[in-house]
Amino acid sequence: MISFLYIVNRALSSTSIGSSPGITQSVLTSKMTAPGPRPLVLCGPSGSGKSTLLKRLFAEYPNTFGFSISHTTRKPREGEEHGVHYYFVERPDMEAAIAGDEFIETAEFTGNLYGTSKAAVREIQAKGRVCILDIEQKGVEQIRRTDLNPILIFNNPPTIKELERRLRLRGSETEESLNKRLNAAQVEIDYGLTPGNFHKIINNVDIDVAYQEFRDFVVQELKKQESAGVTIALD
Ligand SMILES: Nc1ncnc2c1ncn2[C@@H]1O[C@H](COP(=O)(O)OP(=O)(O)OP(=O)(O)O)[C@@H](O)[C@H]1O
Repeated sequence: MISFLYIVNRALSSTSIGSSPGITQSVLTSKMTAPGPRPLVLCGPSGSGKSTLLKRLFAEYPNTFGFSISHTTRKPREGEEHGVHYYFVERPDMEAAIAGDEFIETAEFTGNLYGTSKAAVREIQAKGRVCILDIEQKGVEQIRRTDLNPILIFNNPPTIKELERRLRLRGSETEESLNKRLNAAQVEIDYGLTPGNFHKIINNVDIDVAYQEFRDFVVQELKKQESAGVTIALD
């Protein structure tokens, strides 16, 4: 059954106009059971260490995971390819798809829309890979309402002070963007620690301990799915 749905889903995706999954075939694809491994959501305040955990996970399991390709209405930059770096789409098409509930999360930056579509996640699942989603609270709330059945993990920093220290050390922020991130952090933590919102909370104090807990939980979840008949490349 899984392989039948896989083939049908792939066939539908490949008929999408402009090879942009979800934009034209959403009504059909969104009603299907998602094939392949469950997506993995890692959520947590900026600076809590999500990218650090993911980088280690990819290094240890280079063939197991994948990132979905985002959609954007901005024009491609030199060297950027449609379907590789982004799905480059026209604004009216993307707005219609958003209205049609095809996106898990969207954001607008400097006059352009960006977003993660449900179909883009299914593309990764169809390859037998675990789709990683590094998304914010709004995206988590939205994905919970889909049939994508994600594994939800919250990366919890020890304190806001420690977040500030990590972000300052990273050196990536202006004073303004730093304050914005820190101001948002407490609400995100409250949401993350609310029982029932996540399957697993990683208390990210020491990075080595946190990574081990994260990796062990993920591997255990993937093995459960394998036992249930889902094919996952765990290497
Ligand atoms: N447990 C930890 N202890 C100390 N420093 C850490 C820890 N985890 C991550 N860091 C450092 O903190 C900084 C922020 O980590 P990282 O970039 O992984 O956070 P993030 O959650 O992905 O942030 P953003 O959402 O802004 O991308 C990095 O410089 C990283 O090396």
